[in-house]
Amino acid sequence: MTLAEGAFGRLATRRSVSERAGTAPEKEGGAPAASKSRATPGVEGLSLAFRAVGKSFGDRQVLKEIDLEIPAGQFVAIVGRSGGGKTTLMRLITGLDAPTSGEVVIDGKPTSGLQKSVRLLFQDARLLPWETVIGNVGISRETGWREDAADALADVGLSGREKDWPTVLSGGQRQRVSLARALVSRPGILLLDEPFGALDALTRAEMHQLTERIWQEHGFTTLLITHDVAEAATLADRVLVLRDGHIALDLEIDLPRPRRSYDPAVASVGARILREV
Ligand SMILES: Nc1ncnc2c1ncn2[C@@H]1O[C@H](COP(=O)(O)OP(=O)(O)OP(=O)(O)O)[C@@H](O)[C@H]1O
Repeated sequence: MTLAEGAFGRLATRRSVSERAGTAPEKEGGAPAASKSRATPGVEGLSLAFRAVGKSFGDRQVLKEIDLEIPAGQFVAIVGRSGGGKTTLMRLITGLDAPTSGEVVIDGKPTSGLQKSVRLLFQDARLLPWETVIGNVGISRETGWREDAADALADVGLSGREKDWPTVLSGGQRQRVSLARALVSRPGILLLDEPFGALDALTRAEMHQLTERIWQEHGFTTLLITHDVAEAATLADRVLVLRDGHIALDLEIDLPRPRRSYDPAVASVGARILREV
């Protein structure tokens, strides 16, 4: 089903990868992204910047003076060792935590407090067991929620499952519901904190394809935390390696899509990332 045919089409804008928004800074491994060419206010990806952002917990400095510019619509993977500060970085973007120093800037504006334009998905789909699938997706209960939720479920391939309870869904289906719940709020920035970590290899590959399609169609800026360098190389425009509180590698991946993790060029990028983790 194409987006134009799809029920979710009225919420989304369609675009090809080559039309992707923003002008990326010249970095190792690739040319700047194509210039911006988008329409439909309210569903645009938003640019994101870190300006000398530091974060400490007590005397432990987890993030140190991070400077980062992410153009609207870019798909960025964040890789790093456990405890390296990846989730902390995402929590600063959502506004769940505040930086100790510096500022997080979304769409050109310094942020403070919870950011409505940002949605965060976790490894655990975090569905409410007392709500049906459609109730979980339309949890905001804003006007027109039922139609929006049904549209979003169609977009993630779960039409017909509206009245099911979360307990009867597989892990991959629960993640699809979680993604649909994020879509109804029309995020400008989507944060994915190891969402595929608990899935089997086949379901994981399906979720990669779904995530890539949804990102291409909706155009939100996407940040994916992963421990899997092949996943990063397959999905991202750009990979950041977070090490000792700094960005140790900022690598653009200028390979055609769709990619396969076993393609030699993709595998070679994965190996390059692994050397820096
Ligand atoms: N609220 C908190 N209070 C105190 N320390 C914290 C808090 N949140 C995170 N930390 C510490 O900050 C460090 C970075 O944690 P974070 O969860 O960001 O790492 P991570 O890279 O996401 O790790 P993982 O890959 O294992 O999920 C860890 O040492 C963690 O214990």
